[in-house]
Amino acid sequence: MMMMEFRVGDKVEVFCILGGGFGEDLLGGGWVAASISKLYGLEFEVELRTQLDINLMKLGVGASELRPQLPPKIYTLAEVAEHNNSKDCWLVIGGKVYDVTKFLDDHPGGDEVLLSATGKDATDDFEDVGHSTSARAMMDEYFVGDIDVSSFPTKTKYTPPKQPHYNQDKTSEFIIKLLQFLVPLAILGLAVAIRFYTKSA
Ligand code: HEM
Repeated sequence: MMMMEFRVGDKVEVFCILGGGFGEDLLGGGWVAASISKLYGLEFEVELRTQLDINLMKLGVGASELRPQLPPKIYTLAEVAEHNNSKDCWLVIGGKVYDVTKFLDDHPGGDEVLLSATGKDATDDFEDVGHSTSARAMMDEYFVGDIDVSSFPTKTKYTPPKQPHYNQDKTSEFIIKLLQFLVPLAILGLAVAIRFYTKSA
């Protein structure tokens, strides 16, 4: 049996089979990031850091099944973008980098959508589909590192074209409207006056 090399507070990765009372979506096994909060002989009280954010207490795992957790590697978007084909496909989702090469053939949404989501932040594409919690739980299996968000292209702000400067002075407009009203009135008045004058003459 392996010597106990872990202490309370250590960050570890635990291989475990999850299921039953821990959430129906978590059936299956896999490496998950965890921190040890208490030690019970060969059993550990661990707090899982999964996408589902489940606090799993008193999960029995053997010491031989623990391995120290290395800090995640940080990739730039340019580095991730090099993995953009069916033989080597990486995705950026939620600030994390996933190598989904082995998943391409099994992805229920098809490999094309995954390939078209390479080389960019695919978070919106992923969220727009409304992936289930089991889909999210699967992601840990493909996690390879974090993304350096400063490597994302800066969004260019849209500035609308400047409006032409209209003449704000409405005086001349008002005079024209007034004349349009007064001139016909004056002509009418003149006509009535002439008729009146010629009749009385
Ligand atoms: C590691 C990343 C991904 C995993 C593990 C994953 C997993 C899955 C799973 C398990 C499903 C079945 C439905 C569900 O359970 O939600 C699914 C469906 C689907 N996924 Fe993904 N997916 C990933 C990334 C993506 C990305 C980036 C896109 C889009 C660019 C995408 C598009 C789709 C589509 C279109 C469907 C089909 C939805 C339907 O037919 O209703 N997936 N995915």
